Amino acid sequence: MKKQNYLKWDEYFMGIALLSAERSKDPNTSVGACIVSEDNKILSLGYNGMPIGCSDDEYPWEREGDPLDTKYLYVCHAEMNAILNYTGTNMRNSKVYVTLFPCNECSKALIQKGIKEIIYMEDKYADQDSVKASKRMLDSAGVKYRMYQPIHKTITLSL
Ligand SMILES: O=c1ccn([C@H]2C[C@H](O)[C@@H](COP(=O)(O)O)O2)c(=O)[nH]1
Ligand SMILES: [Zn+2]
Repeated sequence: MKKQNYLKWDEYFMGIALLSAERSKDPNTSVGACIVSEDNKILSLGYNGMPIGCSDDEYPWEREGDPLDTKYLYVCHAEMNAILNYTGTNMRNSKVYVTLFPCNECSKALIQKGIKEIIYMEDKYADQDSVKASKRMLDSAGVKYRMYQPIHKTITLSL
């Protein structure tokens, strides 16, 4: 009889998004994204981080203060990085697994790339205008979104 406790697709791809988030240097919110084709092939991965050439040690990670001294003007979002990291030609009808609900800017890019479904883990900024605007655009564009249903499975990786 086959093994029973294998990872289901959602667990597998959200697990990879979570692992990708572990690459982030953001001390407050690490975000990971995994773009997956209609036939369950991984197309691209991303996490939130500073642009190439912008040192993680020199650019700010602060959340408050002079905007020029906060991370927000510099950090590349995980979904945006996953889109930009894609080396193929077509991600239409794909889905994206993300650890945080996409902001309005990421949703614009996801819509334009033809992504049809968002599976997210956390929606902690649901009250912010950026997420309200994001959902408005996703609804208009017919992009489905659903919260990942955790199964409280623990996977230990010994590295
Ligand atoms: O769509 C999104 C929205 C946000 N992020 C990143 C950008 C920042 O690095 C963090 C949010 O930091 P807070 O301290 O929680 O404000 O998340 C993203 O990757 N994708
Ligand atoms: Zn974003």
